[in-house]
Amino acid sequence: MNLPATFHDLSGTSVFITGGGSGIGASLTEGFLRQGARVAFVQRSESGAFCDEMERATGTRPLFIPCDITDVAALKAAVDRAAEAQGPITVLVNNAANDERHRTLDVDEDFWDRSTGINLKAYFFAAQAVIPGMQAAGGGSIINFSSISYMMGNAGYPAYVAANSGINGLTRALAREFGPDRIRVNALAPGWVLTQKQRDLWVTPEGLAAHIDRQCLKDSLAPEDIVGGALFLASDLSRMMTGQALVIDGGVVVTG
Ligand SMILES: NC(=O)c1ccc[n+]([C@@H]2O[C@H](COP(=O)([O-])OP(=O)(O)OC[C@H]3O[C@@H](n4cnc5c(N)ncnc54)[C@H](O)[C@@H]3O)[C@@H](O)[C@H]2O)c1
Ligand SMILES: O=C(O)C(=O)C[C@H](O)[C@H](O)CO
Repeated sequence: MNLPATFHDLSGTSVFITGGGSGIGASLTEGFLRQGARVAFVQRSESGAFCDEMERATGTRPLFIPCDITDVAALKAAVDRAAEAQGPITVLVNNAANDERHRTLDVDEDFWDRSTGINLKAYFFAAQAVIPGMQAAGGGSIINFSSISYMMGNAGYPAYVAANSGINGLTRALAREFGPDRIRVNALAPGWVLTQKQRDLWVTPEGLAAHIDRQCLKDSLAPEDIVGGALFLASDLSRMMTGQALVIDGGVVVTG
C-alpha cells in the first residue's frame, strides 16, 4: 500500500479495529501500522498468516484477538486485553459487519437479532468498552463504519440497511455525550468497495456497471481508497470534527 501522507500524531497510538483481518479492515490495519500505530484487531477466523504478512510488510505485528463481537463479554475482554498489551485505546474503528442478503418476508426474529447484533449492537458495546480509557487518556476518536446503502435506499438487505442508518444516530448521540471528554465520534460511509468477498458474492458485470454509472468518478473503489478517510478521522487533523458522516463513494451520493 502506497500512502502519500504521514499523520505524525498516529505514531505510537493504540488502535482497536473490529474485523481488521480481511476486506476493508485488513487495509485499515495496514494503513494504521504504516503510520507507526499499534494495532489490535478482533475477528472470528484465524489470522496468523495475515499477521505474518503485516509484520513483513510494515515491520510491526498487529495483535490479533479471536473474538465474536456479538458476545459482549468477549468483546469487552478483548478491548481490555488490547489496552493492557498496547496501551490505552485512543482510536476505535467499528468496522466489522455482515451484509448477508435477505428478504423482508423471510426474516424471523432470530435473523433480525443476529444481524443487528453484529451491525449495530456490537458498535455500541465496543464504544462503551473503550470510552472510560479514552476519558482517562484525555480524549480519543471513534470511527463507525456505516454505508451508503441506506442513503441509496438499497433493497435486498433491510436489516443491514437499517443498522447502517442507526449507526449515524448512534454516532451523533455519542458525539454529543462525550464531546466534553474530547472524544470525537464520526461515521465513515463507503460506497461499493470491491473486496474479494464482494467480488465472490455480490458483484455482477451488470450490477457494477449500473453502480458506476451512478458514480461521478468512473473508477471502482478498492479497500485502500477508504484508508485515508479513516486515518484523517483518527488524526488530530480532524480535531474539531465530530458527529459527522464522511462519505467515500466516488460521488454516488451527492452531499452538501
Ligand atoms: N465492501 C463494501 O462495498 C462496503 C460498502 C459500504 C460499507 N461497507 C462497510 O465497511 C465495513 C467493512 O466492510 P467489508 O466489505 O470489508 O466487510 P467484510 O465482510 O469483507 O469484512 C468484515 C469483517 O468483519 C468480521 N466479522 C464479521 N462478523 C463478525 C463477528 N460476529 N465477530 C467478529 N468479527 C466479525 C469478518 O471476519 C471480517 O473480517 C463494514 O462496516 C461495511 O458495512 C462496506
Ligand atoms: O453493501 C453496502 O453497504 C454498499 O453500500 C454496497 C453498494 O453501494 C451496493 O451494493 C451497490 O448498489
